[in-house]
Amino acid sequence: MNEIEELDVTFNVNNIPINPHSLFNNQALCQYKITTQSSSNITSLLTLDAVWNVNEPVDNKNFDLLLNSLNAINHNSNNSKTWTSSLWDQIDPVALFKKSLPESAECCLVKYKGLDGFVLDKCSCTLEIHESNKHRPIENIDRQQTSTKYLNPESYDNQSKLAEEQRFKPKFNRPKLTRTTTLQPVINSTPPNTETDLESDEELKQHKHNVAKITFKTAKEQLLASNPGAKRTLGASRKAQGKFVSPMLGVQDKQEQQVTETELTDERLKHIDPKMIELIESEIIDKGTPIGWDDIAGLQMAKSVIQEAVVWPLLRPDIFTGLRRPPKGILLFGPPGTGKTLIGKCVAAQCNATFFSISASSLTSKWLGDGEKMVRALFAVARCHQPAVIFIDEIDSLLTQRSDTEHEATRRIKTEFLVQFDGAATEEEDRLLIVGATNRPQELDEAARRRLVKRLYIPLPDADARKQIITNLLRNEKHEVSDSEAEEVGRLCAGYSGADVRALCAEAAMGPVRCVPLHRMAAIATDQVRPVNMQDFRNALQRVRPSVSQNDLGQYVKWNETYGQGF
Ligand SMILES: Nc1ncnc2c1ncn2[C@@H]1O[C@H](COP(=O)(O)OP(=O)(O)OP(=O)(O)O)[C@@H](O)[C@H]1O
Repeated sequence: MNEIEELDVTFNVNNIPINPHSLFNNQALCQYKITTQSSSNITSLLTLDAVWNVNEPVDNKNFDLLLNSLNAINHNSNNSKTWTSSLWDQIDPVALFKKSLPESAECCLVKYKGLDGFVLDKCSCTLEIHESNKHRPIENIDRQQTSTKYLNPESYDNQSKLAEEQRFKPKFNRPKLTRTTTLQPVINSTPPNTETDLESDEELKQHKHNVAKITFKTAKEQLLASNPGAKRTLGASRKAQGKFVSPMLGVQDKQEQQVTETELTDERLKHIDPKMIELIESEIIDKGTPIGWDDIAGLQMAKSVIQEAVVWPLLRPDIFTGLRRPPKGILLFGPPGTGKTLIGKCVAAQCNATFFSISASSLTSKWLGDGEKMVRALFAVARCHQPAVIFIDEIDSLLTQRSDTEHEATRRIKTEFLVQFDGAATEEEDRLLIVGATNRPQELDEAARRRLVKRLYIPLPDADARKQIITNLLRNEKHEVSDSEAEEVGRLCAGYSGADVRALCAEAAMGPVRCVPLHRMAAIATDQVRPVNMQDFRNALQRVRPSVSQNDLGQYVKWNETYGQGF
């Protein structure tokens, strides 16, 4: 439905037909109709806006209509909620009504709870309405005797006109329009007075042309008007594999743009959708703070295996050739929150590699349909950023055991992944490592198991590791927890994962804040908050419980004995 049709709808409120057109004066309505027919939504809104400014406040003729309509509408509050589109918003009669009233009437609107209860004969404001009209029903009020100052545009004095002109701010750099003594509509050419005047084709055409000329600007014209130094073409130099080139880019941005474009013109990315490349660069490449081995508490054996099997070969590919060639992929399995992602990040940081982190479930849900393209793009971009580590969290959901009930799209992603996996690091100089992490190793497809040659069990941290996590986390906090107390906390939280220990420390750190009386919270200086102490940890131990059950642990141990890398 176009806008004008939408406006032509008449509401039946309490059996009284109400057409929103009745809220305009004739001139405004006529002009509005033409613009909605002749130009874009934006143009018509701009014109409407200008028309409103010019015709404000509403003139005598439609004041009756307005009040009657409003009273009817407001007796039926359900219907008054039907203004939905932006055009409806513009002609919301409540807004129009408020515009038409002098400010002094506001208090009555408040007193009678908005327009619902508002009727002129109850109004106790000092409205400039003639006394004799005040107690007459609305229908009978002689409008000639109501406040001409507010209701009759003819009677505007010069000061009001000036104030009006101040308010009238053309949008989109429209030419400043000169106002004559009587309030003229926004368009320069003399607008026809009535709808019938416009029926002559010639006039209608001319009028449409004028409206369009004044209110419409193309995006390019708009851009050049607001930024004369801007690039004069919109994305004309864009290449097939190139990103969108913003015409607003400054010199520095342009240099960065060139660098990225060079990357994107890489042969290996020739058949990859540029949108996917951008998505990978922005969402999947992890640019967080680099992780060192010391940031990972415990897990000594896992760390040394990874160092030998992965880090050194990535650093010295010349030595690790032939039989010493590193595995293409490793699997980290174990209970949740034990540092598998940390290890992946650490490997990338140690090898100065780019870290790509993606969750397999997002491949099969977020990008379902595009999942296989995404996998292809991921490996292609990773090849361009070598050395690279592709970390795939929840790899079990991508490489599950095949079944008849498997979704077709999931099967295709899985196949593409295995194809890419086999193709990865086939060249001597390729330095690409796939790190898969899972909490459910038993659900892995055997094809995947075979490819992830090194399968490392990442267990729950032992007491020493827990103490180290606590000490590391307290390093940046104001605390008075001694070394022996940290050791005691480490012992007390047996069965906690690394993530649980972190949650415990976060809970303990809230202790000092909870001691601050509520009324002081807003103003208290940071150094007046007391340090974290052992009591805070004792309290926290009551609240934070371990998240991994002993039953689950048994499964990991069993799987590790069967398929894990013994160390
Ligand atoms: N060994 C550890 N050393 C230091 N911090 C750890 C360790 N294990 C876990 N953490 C803490 O727990 C948080 C979560 O760890 P991480 O995300 O690496 O676990 P995950 O094994 O990948 O978990 P999930 O299986 O749920 O993805 C880390 O940010 C870190 O603060």
